[in-house]
Amino acid sequence: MNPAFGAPEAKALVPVFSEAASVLTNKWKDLLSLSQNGDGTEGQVFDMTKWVSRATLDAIGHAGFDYNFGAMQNQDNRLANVYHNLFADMFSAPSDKALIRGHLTSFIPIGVMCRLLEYLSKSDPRLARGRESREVAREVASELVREKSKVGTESRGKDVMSLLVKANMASQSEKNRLSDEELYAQMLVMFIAGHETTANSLSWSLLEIARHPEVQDRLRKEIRDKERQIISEGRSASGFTAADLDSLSYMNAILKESMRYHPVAIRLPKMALVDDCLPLSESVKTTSGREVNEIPVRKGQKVLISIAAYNRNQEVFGEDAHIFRPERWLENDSAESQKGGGTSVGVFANLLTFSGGVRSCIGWRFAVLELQTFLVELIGNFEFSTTPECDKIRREACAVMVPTIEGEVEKGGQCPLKVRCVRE
Ligand code: HEM
Repeated sequence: MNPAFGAPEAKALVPVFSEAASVLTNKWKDLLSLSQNGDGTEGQVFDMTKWVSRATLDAIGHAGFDYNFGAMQNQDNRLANVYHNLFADMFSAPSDKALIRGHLTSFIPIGVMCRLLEYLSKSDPRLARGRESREVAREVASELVREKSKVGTESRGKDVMSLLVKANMASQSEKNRLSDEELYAQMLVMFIAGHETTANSLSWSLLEIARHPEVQDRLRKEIRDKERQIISEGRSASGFTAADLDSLSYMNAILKESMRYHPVAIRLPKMALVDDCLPLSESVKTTSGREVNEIPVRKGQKVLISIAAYNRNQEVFGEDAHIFRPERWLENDSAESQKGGGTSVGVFANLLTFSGGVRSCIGWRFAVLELQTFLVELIGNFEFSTTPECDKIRREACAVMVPTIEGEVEKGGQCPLKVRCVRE
């Protein structure tokens, strides 16, 4: 998949993200203009998880597959419906039975486990939900692969899937070429790995921005200043390029802080392929008084890396690691500036959010550009403030970390914010 995820490929997608974000803006403006005073400044409560999920599904549709899911226009969109709240419905607040089953499945060979889950999904509503979403996504995936293969190596599509199909068809070696089944599987991975992760990251960012009005005001001022600069260069104010987005230092500080504070992938399960030792950054004393500098792991042993814990590590991010404070990224002794000197673990901002090393998230540039584009569009057009429910928002770890409301976890992701058109 690498040919489709480089920096130039991701940057070329900014206009696509921008278009998806502006569809959301227009939809909200239409709804807000229906309220009493008609100029949209009175505001309405919108559930971020619902709106953002649809808007980012359209974004990944266009950028990932050159496909119009029409999730924003069409409330009955099948794929948008099966994907909405998927992780929360399948994995939140698991029953004791589900916990035991989840534990037992790790001892069963994968082939047997798949058949077993298939059988259980006939009676278990959570598993049935997973099966339904897989079937709908597979239908869409096969249609897309068929279309893209027809165009073949002549394709000029800049979307990830067109680049992948093209690179696959151009491969000289038959052995290295992916089968259609493998191409569908890649598409499903992209849906799963790229959609709810980005959507929930955006919901968490908007929640923190709403909770911190001073942060929001400073960000909007930075956006306005940039728009003025862009206009003075004879460009359209809505045409932010990747370079423009990167130059917004406060917005990027907010994004890093939000991805640090609320990493949507909370942990990384890994398995040792060989007997090895994990070095410790600081030695620890065992109960018998022995000093230990490394932990031995056996071949086949599972290791769970906690992204959420690392991102709040006070030794890396300071005493106030449990406080949302974007300014930390603009200070000289910020965590990021420790790169090279202190720790340097992740592909993005010295965070573990996208993991690190050769198996890190392949779509991280894609996600960052998408989040930057949506933030500029939404904060430029709307003011966000909290609702009484925001005090009850909790983090539900269900494959990705989803905002849910205390006592209403069964309703899935919810993040109700008051939204009004910017008064200027
Ligand atoms: C805020 C958004 C995102 C976050 C926080 C995130 C995080 C992660 C993490 C932690 C991993 C695991 C890496 C490892 O095992 O070491 C991963 C893998 C992956 N991500 Fe992302 N990701 C995001 C968005 C995306 C997007 C937008 C795409 C594609 C368009 C994507 C595609 C992938 C793929 C294909 C994998 C590898 C899956 C596998 O090999 O099992 N991700 N991501």
